[in-house]
Amino acid sequence: MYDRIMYRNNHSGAVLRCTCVKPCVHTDNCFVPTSEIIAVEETELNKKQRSIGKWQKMAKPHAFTVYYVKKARNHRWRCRDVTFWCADEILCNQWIQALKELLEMQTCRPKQLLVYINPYGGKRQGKRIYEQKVAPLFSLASISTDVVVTEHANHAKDNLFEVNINKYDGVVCVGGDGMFSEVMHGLIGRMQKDSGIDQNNPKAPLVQCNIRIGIIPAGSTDCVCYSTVGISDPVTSALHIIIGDCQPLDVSSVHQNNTFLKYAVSLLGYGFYGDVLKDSEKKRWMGPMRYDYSGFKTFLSHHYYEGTISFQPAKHTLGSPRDKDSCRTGCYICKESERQLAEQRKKCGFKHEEDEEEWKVIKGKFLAINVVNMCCACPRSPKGLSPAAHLADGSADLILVRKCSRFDFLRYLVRHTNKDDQFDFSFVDVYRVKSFQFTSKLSEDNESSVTDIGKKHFGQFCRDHPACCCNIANSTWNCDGETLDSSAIEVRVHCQLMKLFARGIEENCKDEAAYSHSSVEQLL
Ligand SMILES: Nc1ncnc2c1ncn2[C@@H]1O[C@H](COP(=O)(O)OP(=O)(O)OP(=O)(O)O)[C@@H](O)[C@H]1O
Ligand SMILES: CCCCCCCCCCCCC/C=C/[C@@H](O)[C@H](CO)NC(=O)CCCCC
Ligand SMILES: [Ca+2]
Repeated sequence: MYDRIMYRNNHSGAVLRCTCVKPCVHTDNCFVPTSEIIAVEETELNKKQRSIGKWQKMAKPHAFTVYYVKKARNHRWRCRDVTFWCADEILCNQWIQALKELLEMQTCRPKQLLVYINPYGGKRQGKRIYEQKVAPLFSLASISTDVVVTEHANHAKDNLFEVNINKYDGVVCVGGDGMFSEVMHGLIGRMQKDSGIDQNNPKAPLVQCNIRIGIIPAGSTDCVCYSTVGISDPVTSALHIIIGDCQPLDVSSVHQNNTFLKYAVSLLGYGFYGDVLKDSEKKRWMGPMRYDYSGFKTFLSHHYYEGTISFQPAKHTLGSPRDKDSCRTGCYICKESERQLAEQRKKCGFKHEEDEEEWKVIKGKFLAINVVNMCCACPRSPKGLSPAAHLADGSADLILVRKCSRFDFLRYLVRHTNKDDQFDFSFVDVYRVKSFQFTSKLSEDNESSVTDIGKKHFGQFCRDHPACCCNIANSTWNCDGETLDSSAIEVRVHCQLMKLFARGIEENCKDEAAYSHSSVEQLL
């Protein structure tokens, strides 16, 4: 007598059914889609194992272990295993062979990865996290890796211009948003160089980057990881990489006067978030706490900035920033943008169609100007700066926080941490845009009166509070956690320019539980 193991196909993929009893790991039925099997291995049985329970009656029991993804609460994934025992060696081997063949058919899974580790990101745990939590899982899944521990900033980016990139099925970065940004710049830059595209031309049709990036979160904010997976957890991210998930991502290009400055995927922030970042850079030694310290300090300083914003509304997308529904796995709004993109490519190849669509212009005094390509959720703000923004719809949300009282600004900030609508304020406006430009009043003034030496050398003084003499020099742009030197910028969103090993945030766990229950019932 031995446990039954059954295998059958249903429309949602192959499922492995185990009605195991002691000494198996499971006591209940368990259904595992093949897409969520991590590895299958023959199990070496030791003497002790052989001598327990009913297996002692078997002359020579055989066993194999299936490692699979177990979905826990709050989008956390874990690797679990279940062992199948049987008396017949041939049957056991047939099972191992059949399951391995099924895994071979999962062609989206990476076999060879290039890994960059930033040993100084976040709490400086990158190397330990990779070695202890991620490398053993990659090795279990038979993924080969070339690992580079970075020695200086831009090491990963520069290296990506030199390596034989075609050798790899993906690039993994261990670190925070800054490290991800470096790897993204390396990959997109390499792609354009190889295709002869000039990144300095703001209208150049950029070539899509098909090599996926995996993010093992080990930074201070980990906003890109959190917003594309739903949690900032190294094991969960490693499992998304192993099973070969794919999530396209919009990327914004930032230019000034026909000079390429940067790409951005999460936040481009002027005013509050630019000032927080600038101050926090001097406090790197504080680790992730630096953002709380500088955030509080910047909040107290309450600076506003004057300038002119121009933008082209994103008319092609189906959503709006005030939607109640958020971007989730398999999002139909992102799929529609993907369809439009494919159609556009068919129509005009890589030629660029001159965009004649209207520009809107807004002048004013702002505490914060934020352009976000994704919701920008992170542990500090689980719903993010723009909860309904989409990962891959070819648009960004432009959030304008006008000059208001300190108390009102605090109310606005607090709403990022609770369920209330942060756009429901008279001093906050939000638009969905496909391109955007900004010029600060200061640079406009300086341009129109370059001879005004006093202004140039001593900056301007606050006209609203002459007594406090607070300097109203320009703020800086926070571009995915890095400061930009120029305040005047031009931004364009490139729909689905790159891909991640992720699947977007899945519907909440309650729904998942209901789904898995019904699929179990269906099978029974
Ligand atoms: N070996 C290194 N020494 C110094 N700096 C490095 C090294 N490797 C990478 N960097 C740089 O460190 C910067 C910050 O790294 P990272 O994003 O990993 O951490 P973080 O800033 O703490 O997190 P977050 O970006 O999520 O706030 C990156 O911009 C990257 O260019
Ligand atoms: C009284 C309570 C008020 C609390 C308000 C909390 C609001 C938090 C919103 C956080 C938004 C993060 C957006 C992501 C930006 C990243 O690209 C960037 C790089 O990692 N991080 C920062 O700039 C770091 C930015 C950190 C800001 C604090
Ligand atoms: Ca978007």
